[in-house]
Amino acid sequence: MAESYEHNQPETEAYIALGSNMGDREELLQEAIRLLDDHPDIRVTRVSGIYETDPVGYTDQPSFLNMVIAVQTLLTPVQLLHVQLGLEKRLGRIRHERWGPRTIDLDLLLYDNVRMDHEELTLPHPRMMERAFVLVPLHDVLAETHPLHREVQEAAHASLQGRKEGITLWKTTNWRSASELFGS
Ligand SMILES: Nc1ncnc2c1ncn2[C@@H]1O[C@H](COP(=O)(O)OP(=O)(O)OP(=O)(O)O)[C@@H](O)[C@H]1O
Ligand SMILES: Nc1nc2c(c(=O)[nH]1)N=C(CO)CN2
Repeated sequence: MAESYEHNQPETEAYIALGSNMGDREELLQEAIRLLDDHPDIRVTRVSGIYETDPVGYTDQPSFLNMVIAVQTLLTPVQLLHVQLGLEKRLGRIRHERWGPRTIDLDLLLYDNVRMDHEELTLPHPRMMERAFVLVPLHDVLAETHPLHREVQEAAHASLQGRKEGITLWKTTNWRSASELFGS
Protein backbone atom coordinates (compact mmCIF):
# COMPACT_ATOMS: atom_id res chain seq x y z
CA MET A 1 0.00 0.00 0.00
CA ALA A 2 1.21 3.49 -0.74
CA GLU A 3 2.41 5.51 2.21
CA SER A 4 0.38 8.53 3.12
CA TYR A 5 1.22 12.02 4.30
CA GLU A 6 0.22 11.07 7.85
CA HIS A 7 3.49 9.17 8.20
CA ASN A 8 5.63 12.28 7.73
CA GLN A 9 8.02 10.92 5.14
CA PRO A 10 10.12 13.53 3.39
CA GLU A 11 8.43 14.83 0.27
CA THR A 12 10.14 15.19 -3.08
CA GLU A 13 9.46 17.85 -5.68
CA ALA A 14 8.75 16.57 -9.18
CA TYR A 15 7.73 18.24 -12.46
CA ILE A 16 5.15 16.81 -14.84
CA ALA A 17 4.45 18.00 -18.41
CA LEU A 18 0.89 17.78 -19.71
CA GLY A 19 -0.22 17.91 -23.32
CA SER A 20 -3.54 17.49 -25.13
CA ASN A 21 -4.61 17.88 -28.74
CA MET A 22 -7.92 15.98 -28.89
CA GLY A 23 -11.31 16.68 -27.36
CA ASP A 24 -11.84 19.51 -24.85
CA ARG A 25 -8.16 20.17 -24.37
CA GLU A 26 -8.37 22.61 -21.45
CA GLU A 27 -10.90 20.49 -19.58
CA LEU A 28 -8.66 17.43 -20.00
CA LEU A 29 -5.64 19.29 -18.63
CA GLN A 30 -7.64 20.53 -15.64
CA GLU A 31 -9.12 17.09 -14.98
CA ALA A 32 -5.66 15.48 -15.05
CA ILE A 33 -4.36 18.05 -12.55
CA ARG A 34 -7.38 17.55 -10.32
CA LEU A 35 -6.97 13.75 -10.35
CA LEU A 36 -3.25 14.00 -9.60
CA ASP A 37 -3.97 16.32 -6.67
CA ASP A 38 -6.67 13.92 -5.42
CA HIS A 39 -4.06 11.17 -5.01
CA PRO A 40 -3.22 10.84 -1.29
CA ASP A 41 0.53 10.97 -1.94
CA ILE A 42 0.64 13.79 -4.51
CA ARG A 43 0.09 17.50 -3.95
CA VAL A 44 0.07 19.92 -6.89
CA THR A 45 1.97 23.00 -5.75
CA ARG A 46 2.51 25.18 -8.84
CA VAL A 47 0.85 25.43 -12.25
CA SER A 48 2.36 27.04 -15.38
CA GLY A 49 0.49 29.07 -17.97
CA ILE A 50 -1.29 27.12 -20.70
CA TYR A 51 0.49 27.35 -24.08
CA GLU A 52 -0.84 26.56 -27.53
CA THR A 53 1.87 24.83 -29.53
CA ASP A 54 2.40 23.57 -33.05
CA PRO A 55 2.76 19.79 -33.19
CA VAL A 56 6.36 18.60 -33.13
CA GLY A 57 7.48 15.32 -34.67
CA TYR A 58 4.43 14.14 -36.52
CA THR A 59 3.16 17.52 -37.76
CA ASP A 60 -0.08 16.60 -39.55
CA GLN A 61 -2.23 16.79 -36.42
CA PRO A 62 -4.07 19.51 -34.46
CA SER A 63 -2.21 22.00 -32.26
CA PHE A 64 -1.60 21.11 -28.61
CA LEU A 65 -2.26 22.78 -25.32
CA ASN A 66 0.80 22.23 -23.13
CA MET A 67 1.61 23.08 -19.56
CA VAL A 68 3.84 21.95 -16.66
CA ILE A 69 3.03 21.46 -13.00
CA ALA A 70 5.19 21.09 -9.89
CA VAL A 71 4.13 18.46 -7.36
CA GLN A 72 5.24 17.36 -3.93
CA THR A 73 5.10 13.59 -3.61
CA LEU A 74 5.82 10.66 -1.33
CA LEU A 75 5.88 8.24 -4.26
CA THR A 76 9.03 6.85 -5.86
CA PRO A 77 9.70 7.93 -9.48
CA VAL A 78 8.36 4.64 -10.90
CA GLN A 79 5.27 4.77 -8.66
CA LEU A 80 4.60 8.32 -9.86
CA LEU A 81 5.01 7.23 -13.50
CA HIS A 82 2.50 4.42 -12.92
CA VAL A 83 -0.02 6.90 -11.50
CA GLN A 84 0.47 9.05 -14.61
CA LEU A 85 0.03 6.09 -16.98
CA GLY A 86 -3.16 5.10 -15.11
CA LEU A 87 -4.53 8.63 -15.49
CA GLU A 88 -3.74 8.68 -19.21
CA LYS A 89 -5.78 5.50 -19.57
CA ARG A 90 -8.60 6.82 -17.43
CA LEU A 91 -8.80 10.03 -19.43
CA GLY A 92 -9.16 8.08 -22.64
CA ARG A 93 -5.75 8.15 -24.21
CA ILE A 94 -5.62 5.71 -27.07
CA ARG A 95 -2.15 5.00 -28.38
CA HIS A 96 -1.91 5.01 -32.15
CA GLU A 97 1.20 6.24 -33.91
CA ARG A 98 4.19 7.49 -31.95
CA TRP A 99 3.98 11.26 -31.40
CA GLY A 100 0.44 11.22 -32.84
CA PRO A 101 -2.74 12.90 -31.44
CA ARG A 102 -3.67 12.21 -27.83
CA THR A 103 -6.39 13.22 -25.40
CA ILE A 104 -3.80 13.59 -22.67
CA ASP A 105 -0.09 12.91 -22.37
CA LEU A 106 1.71 13.09 -19.02
CA ASP A 107 5.52 13.06 -19.01
CA LEU A 108 7.65 12.96 -15.88
CA LEU A 109 10.30 15.60 -16.54
CA LEU A 110 12.22 15.84 -13.29
CA TYR A 111 12.10 14.07 -9.95
CA ASP A 112 14.19 16.10 -7.53
CA ASN A 113 17.70 15.83 -9.02
CA VAL A 114 17.43 12.10 -9.72
CA ARG A 115 19.16 10.71 -12.78
CA MET A 116 18.17 7.24 -13.90
CA ASP A 117 17.96 5.24 -17.09
CA HIS A 118 15.70 2.25 -16.63
CA GLU A 119 13.74 0.38 -19.24
CA GLU A 120 10.52 2.01 -18.06
CA LEU A 121 11.70 5.43 -16.96
CA THR A 122 14.48 7.84 -17.87
CA LEU A 123 15.13 10.93 -15.76
CA PRO A 124 15.46 13.76 -16.52
CA HIS A 125 13.06 13.17 -19.43
CA PRO A 126 15.40 12.44 -22.36
CA ARG A 127 13.83 14.89 -24.83
CA MET A 128 12.86 17.77 -22.56
CA MET A 129 15.81 20.04 -23.38
CA GLU A 130 14.91 20.05 -27.09
CA ARG A 131 11.26 20.99 -26.77
CA ALA A 132 10.01 24.56 -26.47
CA PHE A 133 6.58 23.19 -25.54
CA VAL A 134 8.19 21.69 -22.42
CA LEU A 135 10.93 24.23 -21.64
CA VAL A 136 8.79 27.38 -21.70
CA PRO A 137 6.09 26.18 -19.26
CA LEU A 138 8.71 24.37 -17.16
CA HIS A 139 10.52 27.66 -16.72
CA ASP A 140 7.28 29.16 -15.33
CA VAL A 141 7.30 26.78 -12.37
CA LEU A 142 10.85 25.43 -11.89
CA ALA A 143 12.30 26.29 -8.48
CA GLU A 144 15.22 28.73 -8.75
CA THR A 145 17.16 26.41 -6.46
CA HIS A 146 16.87 23.43 -8.81
CA PRO A 147 20.31 22.51 -10.22
CA LEU A 148 18.95 22.64 -13.79
CA HIS A 149 17.27 26.05 -13.39
CA ARG A 150 19.83 28.04 -15.34
CA GLU A 151 20.13 25.42 -18.08
CA VAL A 152 16.34 25.29 -18.50
CA GLN A 153 16.13 29.10 -18.55
CA GLU A 154 18.80 29.39 -21.26
CA ALA A 155 17.31 26.59 -23.34
CA ALA A 156 13.80 28.08 -23.01
CA HIS A 157 15.05 31.49 -24.19
CA ALA A 158 17.03 29.95 -27.04
CA SER A 159 14.01 27.92 -28.17
CA LEU A 160 11.88 31.07 -28.25
CA GLN A 161 14.51 33.06 -30.14
CA GLY A 162 14.99 30.25 -32.65
CA ARG A 163 11.21 30.27 -33.32
CA LYS A 164 11.41 26.80 -34.79
CA GLU A 165 8.35 25.70 -32.84
CA GLY A 166 5.20 27.82 -32.80
CA ILE A 167 4.28 28.52 -29.18
CA THR A 168 1.95 31.17 -27.80
CA LEU A 169 0.60 31.81 -24.34
CA TRP A 170 -3.01 30.64 -24.63
CA LYS A 171 -4.15 31.39 -21.10
CA THR A 172 -2.40 32.88 -18.11
CA THR A 173 -3.33 30.79 -15.16
CA ASN A 174 -3.94 33.15 -12.30
CA TRP A 175 -3.74 30.10 -10.14
CA ARG A 176 -0.25 29.29 -9.02
CA SER A 177 -1.37 26.32 -6.97
CA ALA A 178 -3.95 23.59 -7.13
CA SER A 179 -5.96 25.07 -4.27
CA GLU A 180 -6.35 28.32 -6.21
CA LEU A 181 -7.20 26.35 -9.35
CA PHE A 182 -9.97 24.42 -7.64
CA GLY A 183 -11.08 27.31 -5.46
CA SER A 184 -10.69 25.19 -2.33
N1 LIG B 1 10.48 10.52 -18.04
C1 LIG B 1 9.49 9.78 -18.58
N2 LIG B 1 8.20 10.20 -18.53
C2 LIG B 1 7.20 9.47 -19.08
N3 LIG B 1 7.39 8.28 -19.69
C3 LIG B 1 8.66 7.81 -19.77
C4 LIG B 1 9.76 8.54 -19.23
N4 LIG B 1 10.89 7.84 -19.46
C5 LIG B 1 10.53 6.72 -20.11
N5 LIG B 1 9.19 6.69 -20.30
C6 LIG B 1 8.47 5.61 -20.99
O1 LIG B 1 7.99 6.04 -22.23
C7 LIG B 1 6.84 5.27 -22.52
C8 LIG B 1 6.06 5.88 -23.69
O2 LIG B 1 5.64 7.17 -23.33
P1 LIG B 1 4.68 7.99 -24.28
O3 LIG B 1 3.78 7.07 -25.02
O4 LIG B 1 4.05 9.05 -23.41
O5 LIG B 1 5.71 8.62 -25.30
P2 LIG B 1 5.35 9.77 -26.26
O6 LIG B 1 4.61 10.81 -25.45
O7 LIG B 1 4.68 9.23 -27.50
O8 LIG B 1 6.75 10.34 -26.68
P3 LIG B 1 7.74 11.20 -25.78
O9 LIG B 1 8.30 10.24 -24.77
O10 LIG B 1 8.73 11.67 -26.78
O11 LIG B 1 6.96 12.33 -25.14
C9 LIG B 1 6.11 5.20 -21.19
O12 LIG B 1 5.26 4.08 -21.11
C10 LIG B 1 7.25 5.12 -20.20
O13 LIG B 1 7.50 3.80 -19.76
N1 LIG C 1 3.43 20.71 -29.63
C1 LIG C 1 3.52 19.45 -29.17
N2 LIG C 1 4.02 18.50 -29.97
C2 LIG C 1 4.13 17.24 -29.50
C3 LIG C 1 3.72 16.92 -28.19
C4 LIG C 1 3.19 17.94 -27.38
O1 LIG C 1 2.81 17.71 -26.19
N3 LIG C 1 3.11 19.19 -27.90
N4 LIG C 1 3.87 15.64 -27.74
C5 LIG C 1 4.42 14.72 -28.48
C6 LIG C 1 4.64 13.38 -27.93
O2 LIG C 1 5.05 13.41 -26.64
C7 LIG C 1 4.83 14.94 -29.87
N5 LIG C 1 4.65 16.29 -30.31
